[in-house]
Amino acid sequence: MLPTTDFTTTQAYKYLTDHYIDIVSKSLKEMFDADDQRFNKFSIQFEDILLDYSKNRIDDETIALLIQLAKECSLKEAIDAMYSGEKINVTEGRPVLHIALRNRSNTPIYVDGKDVMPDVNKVLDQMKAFSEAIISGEWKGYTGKAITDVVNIGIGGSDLGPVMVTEALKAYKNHLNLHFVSNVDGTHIVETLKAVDPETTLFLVASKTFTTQETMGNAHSARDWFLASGATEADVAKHFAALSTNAAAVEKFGIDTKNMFEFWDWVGGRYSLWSAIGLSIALSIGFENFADLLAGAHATDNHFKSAEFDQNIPVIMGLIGIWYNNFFEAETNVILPYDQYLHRFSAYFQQGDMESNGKHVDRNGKDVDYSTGPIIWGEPGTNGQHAFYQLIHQGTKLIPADFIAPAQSHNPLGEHHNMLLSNFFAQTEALMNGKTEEVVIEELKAAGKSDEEIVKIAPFKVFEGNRPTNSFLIKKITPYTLGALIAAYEHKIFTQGIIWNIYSFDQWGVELGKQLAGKILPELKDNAEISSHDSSTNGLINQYKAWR
Ligand SMILES: O=P(O)(O)OC[C@H]1O[C@](O)(CO)[C@@H](O)[C@@H]1O
Repeated sequence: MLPTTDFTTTQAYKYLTDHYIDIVSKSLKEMFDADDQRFNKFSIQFEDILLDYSKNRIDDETIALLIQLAKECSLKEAIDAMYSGEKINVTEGRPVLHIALRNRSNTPIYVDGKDVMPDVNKVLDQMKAFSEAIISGEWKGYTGKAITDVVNIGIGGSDLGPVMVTEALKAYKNHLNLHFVSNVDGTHIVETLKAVDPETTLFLVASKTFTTQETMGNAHSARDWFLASGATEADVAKHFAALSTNAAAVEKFGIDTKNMFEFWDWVGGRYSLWSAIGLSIALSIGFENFADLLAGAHATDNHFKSAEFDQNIPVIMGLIGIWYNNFFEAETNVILPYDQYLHRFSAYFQQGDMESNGKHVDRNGKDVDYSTGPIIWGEPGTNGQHAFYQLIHQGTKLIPADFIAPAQSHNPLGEHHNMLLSNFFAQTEALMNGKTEEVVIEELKAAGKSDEEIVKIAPFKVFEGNRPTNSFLIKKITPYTLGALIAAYEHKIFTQGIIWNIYSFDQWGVELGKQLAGKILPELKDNAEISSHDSSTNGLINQYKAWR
């Protein structure tokens, strides 16, 4: 059972409310000037990941009170409940066990009295054998040629994780060309099919439920295209595999269940890259690297479960996020990877975080009267610097930012990596310190500006600073460190969901739109005028029919 404490009724919350008044008037610069141990105190190194959280608007008392808050909200008990296979996804009646998918130590994890590890390992063995046969060329297509291209057809968690990881680990990629089709817009599948050859293409139909409209639509179009090339129904088995929990639907679609890679309803869609949904990752970088990704995540799982809260990266990330979300009333959290390979990292955690914690009903079934999950966004630096950093530096909103960078580049080209990292370091420093009016005036004087010009221009060049950042410095982005980093963000989401007293592992909020689309689709079949909706929806549908 998960706790159901309203965190706003805890002692810690009351203390934090008072403490906020004290902290809000302090500047980060002052706090650094007053304490030369700040970096040592507020940073955690876990294996090859360093989290520096010292550039946050916190002091010792803040951290102590946030940890008290976590304790009063029974975070430890909640972690234990997840790890022991309790059905903590209450509204769907399921355990939450992505940790079992990467449980490389193989300790038993029980669901309804049955250890899930033998089944997890069986599917991993199947993925290993299959990926090795495809990569080596031993597996042949219907005309006897080896596979050259893999098209993953999936959406949401059945797409974003594999896309993000295969991009992040491109440096480990083999000869196979990977393609991802997610959007139901015909353009996505049509443009992808233009680039591949039916004789040498493997389609992975990735869908937990195997009922998702977009994925099924794209999978049917891919199969039609494949059959139109001269292949027969019997050839489908050599070119289509399914990654799913729904064997009956896979069979109905016409995919041989021998080519089905199973996972289980205790794997949430947005936590599924570690499951059979990761087959495209294993194909792209080889099974051993996929296993390293799992091992990195497993290391973080152990860290999250056993490290004291003040040394626990996901717990600290979660608590700092709550500090800004619920006391500073920050609405968003930007994720800024200084690594081109991580260019889909923020997009991945948009689903991970917002589908998990975008909830307004608490675990007692009551509306909350506090803010829950933040808006997650971001782009790789330094591109973001030339796009939206203006608002982060000088806008009116407080935007807590996560900076992520590797110390070692996979492409050490001249001065590029130093240039990249100089921006990483400079931005967090600039956001923290800002630039005072005095300094601006000095600079303008030195540049030979007149007093009149200085008065006119100076206010626009001042930076308030005091803008908080976390910095993740990672030795190198490898399968192992990437796995560890992703798992840290996953457990941050868990930590926050527990404290906000919401269910993080369902996603009822995506259902209404799906339901209404199902009602509207038949109305689009002919040109009859529609009057069954509100005037706006009717007007749009009727204009669509007039123009199409
Ligand atoms: O894997 P499936 O069942 O096709 O679902 C895809 C995605 O759809 C959702 O259920 C809702 O958008 C996500 O949680 C999930 O990742």
